Amino acid sequence: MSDSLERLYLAVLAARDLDPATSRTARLFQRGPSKMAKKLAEEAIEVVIDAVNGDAEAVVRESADLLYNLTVLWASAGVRPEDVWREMSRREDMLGIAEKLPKSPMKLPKVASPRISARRPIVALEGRAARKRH
Ligand SMILES: N=c1c2ncn([C@@H]3O[C@H](COP(=O)(O)OP(=O)(O)OP(=O)(O)O)[C@@H](O)[C@H]3O)c2ncn1[C@@H]1O[C@H](COP(=O)(O)O)[C@@H](O)[C@H]1O
Repeated sequence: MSDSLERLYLAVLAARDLDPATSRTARLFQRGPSKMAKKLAEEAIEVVIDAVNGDAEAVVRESADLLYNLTVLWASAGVRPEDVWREMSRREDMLGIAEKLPKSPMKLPKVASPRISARRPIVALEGRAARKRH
C-alpha cells in the first residue's frame, strides 16, 4: 500500500502546478489548506457513514478518496509519506500503539534481542497526558 501512496504523492506533487481549470489537485492547492482539510474531513465522514451502513464497496471507494485528499494535505503541509512510515515504525518498535500497552510495566524476556535492549523502557501510559511526557 505504501508504494501506491508514494506514487500518488508524487503524482499530486506533479499536479500541483497544472491548470486548476483541468486539475482537481491544482485547484485544491490554489484554494489552500483549509479547503484541503474540509475535503479530507468530508471524505472521512463518507467512509464512516458507508461503514456504519455496511457498504464495504463504498468504504473502498471513499477510502481511496480519503487517501487522495490526505496525500494532498501532506504535500501542502510539507509532510512526506516516509515521514509517516517512520513514525509508524517507531510505534511498532514500542510493541504496538503505546495506548495498547498492558497496564503493568512490561516484563521483557531475560535474553533480550539487540532490538529489545535498545528500546526505551516500556511503561503503561495512563492516558493522553502521559503521552505528552515523551
Ligand atoms: N487519486 C486521485 C483521486 N482520488 C479521488 N479524486 C477526486 O476526488 C473526488 C472525490 O471527492 P468528492 O467525492 O468530494 O468529489 P466530488 O463529489 O466531485 O465533490 P467536489 O470535490 O467536486 O466538491 C473524486 O471525484 C475525484 O475527482 C482524485 N483526483 C485525482 N487523483 C490523482 O491525483 C493525480 C492528479 O490528478 P488531477 O488532480 O486530475 O490533476 C492523478 O494521479 C490522479 O489519479
